[in-house]
Amino acid sequence: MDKAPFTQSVAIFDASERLVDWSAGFGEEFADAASILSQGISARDIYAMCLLPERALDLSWASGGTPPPVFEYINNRRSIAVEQHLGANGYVFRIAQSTQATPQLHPSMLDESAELLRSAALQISAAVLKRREQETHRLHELALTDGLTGIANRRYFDELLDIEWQRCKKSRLPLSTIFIDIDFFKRYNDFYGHLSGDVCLKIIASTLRANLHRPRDLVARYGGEEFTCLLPETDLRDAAHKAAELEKAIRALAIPHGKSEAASIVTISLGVSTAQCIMGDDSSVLIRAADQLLYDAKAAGRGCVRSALCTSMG
Ligand SMILES: Nc1nc2c(ncn2[C@@H]2O[C@H](COP(=O)(O)OP(=O)(O)OP(=O)(O)O)[C@@H](O)[C@H]2O)c(=O)[nH]1
Repeated sequence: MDKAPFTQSVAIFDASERLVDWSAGFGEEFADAASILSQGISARDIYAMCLLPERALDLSWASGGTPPPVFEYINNRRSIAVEQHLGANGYVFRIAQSTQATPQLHPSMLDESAELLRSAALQISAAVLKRREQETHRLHELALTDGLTGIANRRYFDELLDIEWQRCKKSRLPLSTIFIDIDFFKRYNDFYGHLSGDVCLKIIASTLRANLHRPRDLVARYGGEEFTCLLPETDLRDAAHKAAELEKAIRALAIPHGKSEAASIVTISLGVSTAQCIMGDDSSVLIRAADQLLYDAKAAGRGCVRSALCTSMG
């Protein structure tokens, strides 16, 4: 909801402490709770969102009691003194004082306890900030990791492909990709069960990863039973060589596959494509070329590698 500019920070709650309306200033002060500020939200939910550090300062009313007429709270950015008025139609909260960075404590507080609280608040603020950073980092990692195999997911691959594409365009060094697909995997699932299929996917993912040694190489799960490798600064000859190594490494696992027409063990088919001297900005041409080569490998009997330079990069 867009809020009219209003210099005072004011919020109005109805008699059951549900938010009715608020000024833009109030929204700014409660920026930590910006995502939940909406009509009908309870005052307690707003406190819960903003007042993490204050709990330690024994503002016990936040978890059940009624706020005193004037109260102070410190979040990780500001110290805010709030006045509360109970009117005929509900509560009005007015932010009486707000300061950035250094928390201001209630004037009636003794100097020593004020100092103690101030340092406690700052410490808690730092801990809260750190926890938030860790959480953001964790969420970021989660968003880029495949849940089953623990390797990078398609999103990560796509992001990195664009970055490496631009790098190799500048450096005029080659960029290669390998598309990998497990042969007759549907039959594997049907015969051994989906859970065994999952285990097989995990083993193959970790084997592929273990066989890529350069720091900028990446292996990702592109979808279902399809994997991709990104090999920056690698020419066609080296990429095809690496693909052959990967094919051998999977064969060496000797995972039985009683229903494959390619072999009695699990095998993979691979398509390798290399962009030699990148011109345009469309990195998807590399993917399409590798994908086509993968199908060529399937058509040639599976359990083999097909490779070629990626030619259309205008
Ligand atoms: N167990 C398991 N199976 C999956 C997962 N994701 C995709 N699959 C299965 O992978 C199989 C892929 O089958 P198809 O695309 O028909 O290919 P295929 O049987 O490997 O045959 P070819 O690729 O032609 O050799 C499907 O049965 C999917 O259900 C997964 O996370 N776990």
